[in-house]
Amino acid sequence: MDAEKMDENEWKYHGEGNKSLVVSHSQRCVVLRFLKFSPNRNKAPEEILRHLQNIVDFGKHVMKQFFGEKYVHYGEVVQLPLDFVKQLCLKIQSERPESRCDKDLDTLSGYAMCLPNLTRLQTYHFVEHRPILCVEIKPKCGFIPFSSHVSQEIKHKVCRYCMHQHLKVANGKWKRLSKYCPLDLFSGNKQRMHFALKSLLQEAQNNLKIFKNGELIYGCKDDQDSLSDWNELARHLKPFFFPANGMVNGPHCTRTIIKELIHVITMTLLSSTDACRAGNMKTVPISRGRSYCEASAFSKELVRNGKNKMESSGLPRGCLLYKTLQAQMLDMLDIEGLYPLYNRVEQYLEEFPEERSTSQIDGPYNEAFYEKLLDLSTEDDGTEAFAFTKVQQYRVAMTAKDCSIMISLSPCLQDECSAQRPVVLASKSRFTFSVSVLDLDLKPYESIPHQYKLDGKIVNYYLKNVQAKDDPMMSNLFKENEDCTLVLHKV
Ligand SMILES: O=P(O)(O)O[C@@H]1[C@@H](OP(=O)(O)O)[C@H](OP(=O)(O)O)[C@H](O)[C@H](OP(=O)(O)O)[C@H]1OP(=O)(O)O
Ligand SMILES: Nc1ncnc2c1ncn2[C@@H]1O[C@H](COP(=O)(O)OP(=O)(O)OP(=O)(O)O)[C@@H](O)[C@H]1O
Repeated sequence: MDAEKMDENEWKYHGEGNKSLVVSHSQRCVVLRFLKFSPNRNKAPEEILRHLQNIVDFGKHVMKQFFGEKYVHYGEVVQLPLDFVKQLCLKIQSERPESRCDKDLDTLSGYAMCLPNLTRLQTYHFVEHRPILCVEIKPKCGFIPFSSHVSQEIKHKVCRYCMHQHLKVANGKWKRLSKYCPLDLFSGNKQRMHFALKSLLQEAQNNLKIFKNGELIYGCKDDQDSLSDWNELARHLKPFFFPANGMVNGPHCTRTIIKELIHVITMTLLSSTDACRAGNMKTVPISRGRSYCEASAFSKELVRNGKNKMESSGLPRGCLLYKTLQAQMLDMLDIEGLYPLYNRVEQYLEEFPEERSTSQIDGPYNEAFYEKLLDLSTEDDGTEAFAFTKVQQYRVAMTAKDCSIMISLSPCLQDECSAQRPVVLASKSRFTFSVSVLDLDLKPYESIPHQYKLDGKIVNYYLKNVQAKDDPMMSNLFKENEDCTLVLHKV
């Protein structure tokens, strides 16, 4: 990128989360990702540079090992003219959702990350001008804690996402409860995955977005403003799935197209397109936790239909969902088991502040940092070393619980498909595809006390306001399923 020739008119607003804002280039397949801060909380440029470099290093040396080379795009840090950043900030301000404007884009440091635009990225970087469809999913935590430190039985039955939904609706973050349950998506069972994806399409919240040729066509623009008209979505998707245009319009057509989309997403999510280092190591123990969540609408429906056997096919070892789940499961102790260890680290650092840098809490996130993550012992020997390792593993797990998966699909003809390019088939069309993972910023050490408090809030709210009102017959029916285990392949 030529910093001298930066022109804000070539960039447009693309999207943002809680911590960063992304703009995309109108011609080239790249994005710039800027940090955001609360007003008057701007940091020194050197600090921002270090923070961004840490993000890149963490992707390059740590997450790439967990997910595999092809799935992770860590990008690079770029320095931009301050004038360009200021003009860009003014240009995009009106497009930002109101709910995200509590934080401002960093216009003072001039640093940002430059990444491939994953909504337009073509498989194997071919410069092509064919249409491209992209589905972004933020799957959240896909397992139920199995740790013996968990103090409330409900946490062994209902997943955090499903419990958190109730608190979010009560707080006004979302208007309606979602029927999506991450355990269904991570089950590897096609029927359950279909249900999970359909639920995401019904209530996207911040867990699903769909882009066509790089433009958002479905999902949340803002908490108040979500694009969720299935007929409109089907209209966008029709040329991708029924290129010959042989179908009539109407609700039947919409349903058929949505089904095709769900099928294709499921197949790409189950595909294994990359190997990774961590895949050959014993990173995750076979879980003793459940493979389903009692609150999932799918589970409830099964029980209602008199079926009490929950299918859990397990995920193929090489697929991105499997790898995401493995990284998430580095949280072996649950926040309840981790919090006392965090306090041990805190006490130690108070006594020996100089140890903060040797412990790599604030980086560098290099090969040595990765190696230390591989110690999976859960036996606490009372040492600081044990506490440090578990704290760092927890931070990595939290990162994997909050990352997003991006699936890009490009239509191809039968004779175009080669052995190197993965292909997914729909009824009347075929696509080359790529799967990537994004938002792999290591969660801050300082957020651990917040996690601990939030966990308590989520569980207490659920126990008081939801479970107490639940049909007791339902929980009796579930008891028959209780010894169901999460089946993971041994690595
Ligand atoms: O705690 P959660 O599960 O609500 O996750 C937060 C996300 O909320 P969600 O539930 O996905 O709507 C939250 O997403 P939103 O801002 O709500 O879109 C952030 O991703 C937040 O991460 P960070 O503090 O910006 O690094 C996330 O915080 P972390 O817990 O990952 O730190
Ligand atoms: N490389 C990329 N290519 C295309 N789009 C991207 C890319 N990186 C981010 N985005 C888009 O920008 C949005 C915000 O980015 P990101 O999730 O990294 O923000 P964040 O503030 O770190 O998120 P969070 O709220 O989880 O902390 C994403 O949801 C995605 O739609």
